[in-house]
Amino acid sequence: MHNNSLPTTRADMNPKSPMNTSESQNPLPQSGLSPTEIPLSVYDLTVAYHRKPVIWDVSFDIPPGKLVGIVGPNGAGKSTLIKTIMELIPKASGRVNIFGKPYQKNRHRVGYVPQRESVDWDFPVDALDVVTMGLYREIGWCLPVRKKHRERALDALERVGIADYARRQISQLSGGQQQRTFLARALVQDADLYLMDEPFAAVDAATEKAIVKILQEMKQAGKTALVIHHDLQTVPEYFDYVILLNMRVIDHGPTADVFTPENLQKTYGGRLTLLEEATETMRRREQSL
Ligand SMILES: Nc1ncnc2c1ncn2[C@@H]1O[C@H](COP(=O)(O)OP(=O)(O)OP(=O)(O)O)[C@@H](O)[C@H]1O
Repeated sequence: MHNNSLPTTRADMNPKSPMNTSESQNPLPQSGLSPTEIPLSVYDLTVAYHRKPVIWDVSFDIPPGKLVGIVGPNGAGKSTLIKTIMELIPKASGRVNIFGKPYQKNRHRVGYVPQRESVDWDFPVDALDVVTMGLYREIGWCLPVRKKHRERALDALERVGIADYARRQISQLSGGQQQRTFLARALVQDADLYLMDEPFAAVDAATEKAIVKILQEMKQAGKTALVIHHDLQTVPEYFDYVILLNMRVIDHGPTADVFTPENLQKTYGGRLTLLEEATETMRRREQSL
């Protein structure tokens, strides 16, 4: 961790990044919800590695029961944001609330699907073991895992379509099967807010479809998911709400309002190919309505 090298206040850091000249953050929306109904609220969050800020003054809240995409270029701070929400990385300043309380008070309501690259796939466990780990908060680390727990874990593997691989070592699963295993682990937690770090990375079309179906089911069950996503073309189809991030929040809100060519230009700068593809997708979508 980087506790020792972190500044204690934002004034300690050099704010002369080009990103800091961007327009100020939108005020938090007046949603009329009580704080305990809001799955995630982030206030003035700044995070730094080795005194260098990578997230600056980020504020947003997300409404309940929505699929929320976090979109931004490589290095924009998306994974850092999710890890900071889960207190895996310390804040330089700011505040994060989960259903109106600090993470530690409501961590049982949060399910996490890590980035595939951050997992040690050589760890000697099988898919069922990984999913059962999602139940440890309920089971307790010292108590034996019972048949009913294994059955729940198996059900979750069934839901993501890989029950046949339950006893296979995770190192021997394909990338898509590994991704589905971690999705199943999040499912057994029966959380209310899911944080997912690129669940669609390097998966085939069938796995992508399976993940979208699970996300839709979660939403129908009133859950909220915050998902880091790179494929701009599918953003309008998959997500109700979008957070555009490039060190700062460029904009956030309902996809139809926020996912505009102008905002994408601000978020991605000169990466016009991506922008053109996204614009074309939006144009086609509008035509088909
Ligand atoms: N442990 C670390 N120590 C130092 N710098 C880091 C560390 N982790 C990330 N960074 C830097 O912080 C910035 C934000 O990284 P982060 O992984 O949050 O971005 P991201 O938006 O998730 O990127 P990507 O889309 O490439 O996954 C990058 O410049 C990255 O190099």
